[in-house]
Amino acid sequence: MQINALAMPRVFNQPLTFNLPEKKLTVVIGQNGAGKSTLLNALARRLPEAAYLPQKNQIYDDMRVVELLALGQQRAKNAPTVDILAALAIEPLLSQRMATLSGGQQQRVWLAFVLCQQTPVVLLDEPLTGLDLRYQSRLAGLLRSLNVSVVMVVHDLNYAQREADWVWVVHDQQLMAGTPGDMLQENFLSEVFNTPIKQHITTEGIRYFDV
Ligand SMILES: Nc1ncnc2c1ncn2[C@@H]1O[C@H](COP(=O)(O)OP(=O)(O)OP(=O)(O)O)[C@@H](O)[C@H]1O
Repeated sequence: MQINALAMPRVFNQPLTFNLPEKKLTVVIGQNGAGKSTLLNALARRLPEAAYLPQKNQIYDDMRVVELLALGQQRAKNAPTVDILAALAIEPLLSQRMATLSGGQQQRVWLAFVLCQQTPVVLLDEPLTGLDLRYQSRLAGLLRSLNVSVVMVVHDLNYAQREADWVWVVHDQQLMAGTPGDMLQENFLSEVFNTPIKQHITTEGIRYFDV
């Protein structure tokens, strides 16, 4: 999907024109303050067909989980083909109020709220926040099974390497795009994050980054 002339003067010195890959998992990386949230927010405003999970969500402390999810489901046109609530283990939380949940439980509910809207585009700003490793991994599987276009901001380069189909790097007032193999290179990443980043390969051939 082509995005034309997206203006974000606070961060990018000129409007951006770029492709948002369809039915792929695009991971956005970049330094703190580079402009990743600004980009996702601008995309959310440009694309009415997108569901958007901001980095900081509004607080609905008094609302029960079941009520919040009903709000999200109002937007869905069809019955879900994937059991989102089961994947995120929401059932035991349904009758609880948001204020009584842990940070990771709240994040799982917010993810369910966004995904149950069944939109063709999903924009997730730091969705891994608070999720333990099991749910981080489950989330990637769930997003794939939904077969939608996903743009997600993450800080974990190893997650990006494992899960991304396509990578956007926000750096120096520019948006750069490429395959994980092209973008997740130690020299380039060291420049982007302004710190030495090393890539290692285990004897099993698994590649991982550390600083
Ligand atoms: N509401 C705001 N008003 C003014 N400036 C803002 C506002 N929100 C963000 N900024 C500035 O815009 C720039 C980009 O911020 P943004 O939140 O998009 O960065 P980010 O890449 O998502 O960072 P992080 O990794 O820390 O979440 C930063 O310099 C930030 O200070």
